[in-house]
Amino acid sequence: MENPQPERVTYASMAGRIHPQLLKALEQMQYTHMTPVQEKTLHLPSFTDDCLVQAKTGTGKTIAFLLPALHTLLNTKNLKLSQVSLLVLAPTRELAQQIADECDKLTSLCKPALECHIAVGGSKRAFHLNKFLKGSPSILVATPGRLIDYLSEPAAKDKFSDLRCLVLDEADRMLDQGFMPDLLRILKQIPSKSSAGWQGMCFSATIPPEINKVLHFVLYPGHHRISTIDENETPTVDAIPQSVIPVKSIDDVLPTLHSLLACERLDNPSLKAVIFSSTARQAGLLYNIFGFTGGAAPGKLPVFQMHSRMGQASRNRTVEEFKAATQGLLFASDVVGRGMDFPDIGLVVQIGLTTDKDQYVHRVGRTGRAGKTGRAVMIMTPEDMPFVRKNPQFPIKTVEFTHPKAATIPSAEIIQKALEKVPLQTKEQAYVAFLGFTKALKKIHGLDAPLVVKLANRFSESLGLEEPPALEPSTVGKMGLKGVPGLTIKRGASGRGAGGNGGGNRGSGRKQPLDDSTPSTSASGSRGPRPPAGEPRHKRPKRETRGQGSA
Ligand SMILES: Nc1ncnc2c1ncn2[C@@H]1O[C@H](COP(=O)(O)OP(=O)(O)OP(=O)(O)O)[C@@H](O)[C@H]1O
Repeated sequence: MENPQPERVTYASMAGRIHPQLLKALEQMQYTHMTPVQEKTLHLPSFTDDCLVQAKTGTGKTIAFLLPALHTLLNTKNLKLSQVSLLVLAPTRELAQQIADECDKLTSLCKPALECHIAVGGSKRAFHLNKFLKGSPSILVATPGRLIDYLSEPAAKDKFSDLRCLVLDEADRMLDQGFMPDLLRILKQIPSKSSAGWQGMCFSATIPPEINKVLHFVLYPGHHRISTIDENETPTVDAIPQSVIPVKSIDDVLPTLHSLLACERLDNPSLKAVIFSSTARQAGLLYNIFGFTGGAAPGKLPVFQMHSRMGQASRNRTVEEFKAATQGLLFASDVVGRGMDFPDIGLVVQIGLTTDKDQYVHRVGRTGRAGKTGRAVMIMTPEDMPFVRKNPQFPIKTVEFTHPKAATIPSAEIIQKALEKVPLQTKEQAYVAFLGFTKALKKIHGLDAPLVVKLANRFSESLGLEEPPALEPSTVGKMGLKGVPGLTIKRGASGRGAGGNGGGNRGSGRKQPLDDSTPSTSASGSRGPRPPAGEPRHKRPKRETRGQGSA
């Protein structure tokens, strides 16, 4: 952590209170001073107390839960090394791996060695399970799905009989409606808290009040509550200036993003930035586009993508490469929105609707970590802007994008040329994802279904598509958009129109009439929304045979 405050407590001063092997490892890691959250957690009456801990992003919460838990393990007489004593749950595979890596560093000098195992989806199940069963997994870091899978094996379940401590990292996420059913299944399989008395620790940068109702599943009543954030303080890191660039419409998003990145790059030749999109498909699309612009030309930057549509091996590789990179652009979905610690991110950009304020806090928190500085920028269409108005707690400045060199960079042209090279299917998939995502958020953002379709169709136009990609009737049904005007529906029992090639053949669809029983229009008569009079029609991009954009 840069510039440790002189008044911060040193780890050296904890000699005799923290196990010497851990203190030695901290020294090797060059962690000389405690961060505030580490100091508060390590000064609880006992290292084995239950606690709910909130501290801003990038302030060292991982060490704050690992240290007391590992100290307890090392001080346990007759610790059964072959049993899981410490179980850490995290919402994503990459975060689980990162926690395990940090744990390995902390225990690197421990004798006897403490093994930290990992159980995450997408990895070789048989290999890891076998290693887990045969090894001494005193520590297990897991994502819920794979852990449930392990627990269905009696031999694996037996390994939890001596559980001492359960940590929920990103606790509010682990206790939300998405993960709660999984967590309850896990809690049914491991020894009960009331009989085994294991310690519970919950950590996050955001602790919404809703989680109070479910904390009793992992924490005793009367648990300690720690927060390093004052009640009236903004939950984001002070050293991260936040701004929003409003754009007139979705057509302006990509050129503005290009301009922003290119100008940033001029000011900072080793720019390292994360660009968050609302969907995995959109993250993939941006990666393609910016691959074809040469990073953010002028000047080349390596581009990376990270989202759930990638295989686990590529995801792992990307994390490793982007952690090591000194510069580059990572186009990402929320798989790296929480917890991920990529060193030296100087800029976080968010485009598209943001689902909630906590997601915003975590995304912004990918920069300005460990005492460093960074900047967070949103590019927002008028439909996205209510987020800023509804969340005055964030110091978000509305700014017009200006830069002395901006006029010299033909961003609109560069983006248009890049778009022509992006595979048609990539754009079509991004359209479908955009439609589904916007539909899912329509209530929160006060949009009605026709407006959702209109926005998605504007998105399609902004990608240079002549008409909105044709959708399977079942997809439209699932999205609850049946009968909404402006959609193009695929015809025929096969779900494909004449000549359907999986790429959404332009002639295969028909615009869905208000009354879906109206006979279909002729293929040649179907067209998406037309640009307003006087505006040029977007050209249909050529189908590109190249694969993914260069990285
Ligand atoms: N005492 C310390 N001294 C110096 N660096 C530290 C210290 N503790 C942690 N760090 C570093 O600070 C960075 C952020 O730590 P960590 O990932 O644990 O943050 P976090 O609070 O969990 O963030 P998030 O809320 O995003 O999950 C890491 O690079 C870590 O190595």
